Amino acid sequence: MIHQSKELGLPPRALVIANDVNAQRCDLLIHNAKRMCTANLIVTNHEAQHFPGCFLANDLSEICKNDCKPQRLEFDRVLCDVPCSGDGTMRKGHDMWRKWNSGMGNGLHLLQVDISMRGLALLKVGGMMVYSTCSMNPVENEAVIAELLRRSGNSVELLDVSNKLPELVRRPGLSTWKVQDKGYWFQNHEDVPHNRKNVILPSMFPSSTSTQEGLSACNNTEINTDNGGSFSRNFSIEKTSEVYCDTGGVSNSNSTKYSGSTSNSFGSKFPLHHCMRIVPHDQDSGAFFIAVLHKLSPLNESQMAEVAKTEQLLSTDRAVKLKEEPQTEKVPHEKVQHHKISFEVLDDDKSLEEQQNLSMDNDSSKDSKLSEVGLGSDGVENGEAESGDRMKKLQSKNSKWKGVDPVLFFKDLTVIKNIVSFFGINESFQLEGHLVTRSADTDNARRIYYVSKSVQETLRRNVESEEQLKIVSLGIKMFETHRSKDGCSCAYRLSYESLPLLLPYISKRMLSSSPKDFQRLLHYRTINFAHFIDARFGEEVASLMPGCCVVVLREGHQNLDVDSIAMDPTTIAIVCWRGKATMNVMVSPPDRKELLERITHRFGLEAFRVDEDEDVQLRD
Ligand SMILES: C[S@@+](CC[C@H](N)C(=O)[O-])C[C@H]1O[C@@H](n2cnc3c(N)ncnc32)[C@H](O)[C@@H]1O
Repeated sequence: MIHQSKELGLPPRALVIANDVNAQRCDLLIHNAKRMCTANLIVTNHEAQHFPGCFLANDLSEICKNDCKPQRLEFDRVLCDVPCSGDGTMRKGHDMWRKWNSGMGNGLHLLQVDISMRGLALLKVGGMMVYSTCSMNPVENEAVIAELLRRSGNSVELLDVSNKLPELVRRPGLSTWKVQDKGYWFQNHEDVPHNRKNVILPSMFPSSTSTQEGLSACNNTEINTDNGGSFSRNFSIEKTSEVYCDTGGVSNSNSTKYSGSTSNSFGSKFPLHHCMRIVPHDQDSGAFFIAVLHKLSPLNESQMAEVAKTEQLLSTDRAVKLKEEPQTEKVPHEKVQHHKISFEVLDDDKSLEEQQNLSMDNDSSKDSKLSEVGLGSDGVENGEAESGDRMKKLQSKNSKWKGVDPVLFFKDLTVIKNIVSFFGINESFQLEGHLVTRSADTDNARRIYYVSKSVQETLRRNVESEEQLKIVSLGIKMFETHRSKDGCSCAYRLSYESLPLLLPYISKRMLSSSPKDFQRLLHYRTINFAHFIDARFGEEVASLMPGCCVVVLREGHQNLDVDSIAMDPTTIAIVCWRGKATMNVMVSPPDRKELLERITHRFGLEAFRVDEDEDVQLRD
């Protein structure tokens, strides 16, 4: 969405921060996000309920006030796609039938509330937050929304979005439900036996007070323990396989609107019918729950303090009890802290180079090409303006976060100018201040990433706020070292994933090939100049200075007018290395495979046989 709304020719201004506590899930996200070619994404690895506010330190806040910088990072939109029991996925995940039990949802309810409260706290006034799960369980859905509304008072409203996405068949949220624990159904929190009261929380019920108030009250309640801590005779409980709840009717924007909440003694007072329930049998999908919240005013301090108090009240007792309950997607904190984020593991190009036996330069200049993010040459970010302690901290090569390399601005102007002139990068595409690397690269800055202005500003803020954000990935990988023995004058090559962004701004080292030669390049990876079908192309390649180049394929391929390539959305381009006698493709195997299928189909070419490999022959 942010890329669609950008001004023509410029990277979009907005920023997305994507967060997951599970490091492997972060890896997957980073891998998938590569396809988006966005310089506007930061991936972080935090417990969302404690997501840092990136508050500016006191000494800086004054300067930043004058600079009109807000005191903390705030978001226009927040999406809390929270961990849930996942019972809505049971059509595709058959294992769910075996694993599911009611403890899963109960065990996640408070975490879901905490994550969402944090989301609301980080949301700008006027902003919107979506809460979603792939579960059908009201304890994980409507009960969470009701608790958010309860805790945030009049600061937050639940929006009626029934006129949005008219094609999406949905049902209204529930207003009544019961809660199950160990095979028993409860209508009210008062009915829950004393020894389960801190596990089955007041906020799980439709008619309840908040968890915090409810627990304070129940702490004063004397419970008859003659029955060994089991249920009192007065509790109205049922042991049954039936669940009573108001399931609502199917609705879409064309059908009759839901008429409002069911008002009975144990129904919710909130307009929970504004929530959306997507059920599998309406449109052959999984089950989902979605609610949209609108922040009307800042959460006040007591609302925020309530979150902390609740946590405290529940901590010990609940921690013990929840150990008995299975929870999905729960990742032990220590494990997360020590997992080395393997964003480089997914770097297929590396194996490609090894596979093609192309020489890589291991050595590097030991000059300090790098400076910490935030130590810019201007204004308050100038290193000289920093206090001694702060400087030491900022200059430390070690990140404050275990297993995550710090993000460093790449500021070697000589190298940047060399890259710009080698590829003829238009000056309207500003590299200075937008290039970063990680400390693992410090010796030779093997990889350089490009970040948008919005990411750049967030990085500076992160340093100013003492690295509160644990950043595992950001921006697009744009340049990589590739010094070969071929005598290339530029130490860096382009990265394939940067082409969608960079191509319109490159004016040198571009060649246009015929569809057949492009297909052969992708298939064989390495081709001797003399073996291109189009002899003109072979000569062009041979006459190019050794080093990285871009080969483009487009309709009417002979026309290599740089401006038209830049603006032609159908242009396909790959990064290659012009070696001594061969042209080598610098695209990872999966991307090559995908491109090969695409162009073979699009240009009506004859497909290669799977086992066809003339590699040796083509290399001579
Ligand atoms: C429903 S999934 C989100 C999926 C995600 N939207 C996607 O498209 O990949 C919930 C995610 O929450 C993560 N998670 C669990 N507990 C968390 C916590 N306390 N803070 C942040 N993320 C958490 C899980 O690792 C899981 O990836």
